Amino acid sequence: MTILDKIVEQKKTEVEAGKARFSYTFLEESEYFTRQPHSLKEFLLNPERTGIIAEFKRKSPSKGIINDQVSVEEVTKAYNASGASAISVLTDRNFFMGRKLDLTRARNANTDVPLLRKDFIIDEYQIIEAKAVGADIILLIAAILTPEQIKAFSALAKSIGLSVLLEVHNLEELQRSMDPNVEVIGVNNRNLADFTVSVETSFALAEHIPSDFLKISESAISNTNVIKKLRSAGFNGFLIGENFMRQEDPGKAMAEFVAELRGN
Ligand SMILES: O=P(O)(O)OC[C@@H](O)[C@@H](O)c1c[nH]c2ccccc12
Repeated sequence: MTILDKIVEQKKTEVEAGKARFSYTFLEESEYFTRQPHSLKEFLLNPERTGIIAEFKRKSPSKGIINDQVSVEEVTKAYNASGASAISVLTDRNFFMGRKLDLTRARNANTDVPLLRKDFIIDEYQIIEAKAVGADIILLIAAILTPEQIKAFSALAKSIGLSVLLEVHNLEELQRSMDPNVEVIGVNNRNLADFTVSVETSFALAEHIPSDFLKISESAISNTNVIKKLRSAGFNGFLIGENFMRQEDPGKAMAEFVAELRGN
């Protein structure tokens, strides 16, 4: 059993427990349910932003504790001030030490930037929940979903105004998962089954992603030169977690990174 299999098993239990506690009706009564979400595409294309999707991640199965000392409000506000095109907040508790409340806290601290609910979505309930806690974007991971699920989940997300980031790791996943309700495709440089990382994954898949999708490169990005190369290969966005979070002040780390990126 890979770590990804374990996460999905645990998610099934979590989703059933969630459904038993909070009905769809209850979720739809959330104050966030009526807000108009921000569009990921729009923010990625805004030249005043950096293309960076900065992530708030305390812990991961591959790295253990990365940083559990910082405040989600302070870090996400600093990410936003440095020109993040979106902010990713891990909401998985068991493997990433996140909470849905972290997303809501980030929402209340930042009204003007899209927020990605970073979790393992396997059920429509989690999409409704994402909107109810204040998210603008959901992640759909091709490795754990069938093409039928991707179709249904992206249509549901679109119908409630949420953007979708569709994550793929290889050509087979890409080719079976592309869907017209998806605007943005992320290539994960980390193999979620065995944790190996290589930015080459992004360069290799870039040419296979049709030009009507925006492209994001995700994971293991730790210097500004890589971003320049990814931009040349046609990438519009860059999902960065650990490189900022492992610093004592992740917001400052992003500010310095962006200064270097703009200076170069
Ligand atoms: O911390 P990194 O190497 O910069 O990676 C960030 C992000 O891409 C990574 O956290 C991630 C990508 N896809 C995921 C799916 C689930 C959980 C986490 C992830």
